[in-house]
Amino acid sequence: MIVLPRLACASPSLSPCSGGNQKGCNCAAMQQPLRRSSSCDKFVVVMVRHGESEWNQKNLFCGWYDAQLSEKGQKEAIAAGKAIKDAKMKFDIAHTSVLSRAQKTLDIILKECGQEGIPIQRSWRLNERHYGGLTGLNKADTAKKYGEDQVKIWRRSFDTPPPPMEQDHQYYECITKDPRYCDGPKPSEFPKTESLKLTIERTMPYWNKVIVPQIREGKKLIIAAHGNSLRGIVKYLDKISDQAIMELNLPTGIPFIYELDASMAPLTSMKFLGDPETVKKAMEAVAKQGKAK
Ligand SMILES: O=C(O)[C@@H](COP(=O)(O)O)OP(=O)(O)O
Repeated sequence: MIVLPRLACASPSLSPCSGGNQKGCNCAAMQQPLRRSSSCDKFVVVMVRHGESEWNQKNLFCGWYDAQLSEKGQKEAIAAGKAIKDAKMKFDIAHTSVLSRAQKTLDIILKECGQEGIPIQRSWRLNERHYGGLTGLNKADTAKKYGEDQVKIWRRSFDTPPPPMEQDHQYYECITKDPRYCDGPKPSEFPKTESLKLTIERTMPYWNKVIVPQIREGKKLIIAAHGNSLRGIVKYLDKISDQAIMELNLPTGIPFIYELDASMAPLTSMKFLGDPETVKKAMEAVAKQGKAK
């Protein structure tokens, strides 16, 4: 996630999404660079789900498996970097998860917008939700076997986690023994599966203790993370109900902007740097990944 500097309390016309807190708003790209204003403070944070991964492309539940970006995902990251450059957004600090697909997306974006070299903070707390025993399974095949309704519950319900990843799971060793986790989570915190609720419980301490203080200092931030770790942050910021959050599907590789007031409440929510029709179609495509073929 990128946190931008303290920005102007822009006039409503600055944003095509005039009704801050609109749920599921996927309005058009912000065409104008944000400006400073003397009248009231506005803090801007940019977030982006990583570009398509090789496992997104194969339609596999990925979670904490360290899939790489696909070729299409790399192109999405380049386009995201160009959109940020065109919007003239500058960052002081970047945040990302410890997973390669988010880190690589961030690297490509920063290179493309000419901001390599800014400090990057990485945390497992921004990782994708842990998909438990579903990790590595094809989403459409799983829908065929267990039903689309059950797969929607596993993918999108607020508090029903998928079945846990047991020790004999194909990916148990490579995930739990991965040295990237030597600094955390603690063995007692290491997830075997996560619902969105559990994901929020480990992501929000990072938001509140690390990201919010930097925003308040006036740092401009960008956050490159994952479909569900970002859905958790969006749910929290916009106070989206447990029911309504089921319908939110974040597209890969399209940055979106939050404008926050001094109390960190959104003035503008999810303003995508992308053409609205493209964003809509990309969101629908993510929703469809859980349909049986
Ligand atoms: O773990 C995964 O399969 C996807 C999200 O999948 P859905 O919840 O959309 O099925 O995570 P990401 O590609 O954002 O890291």
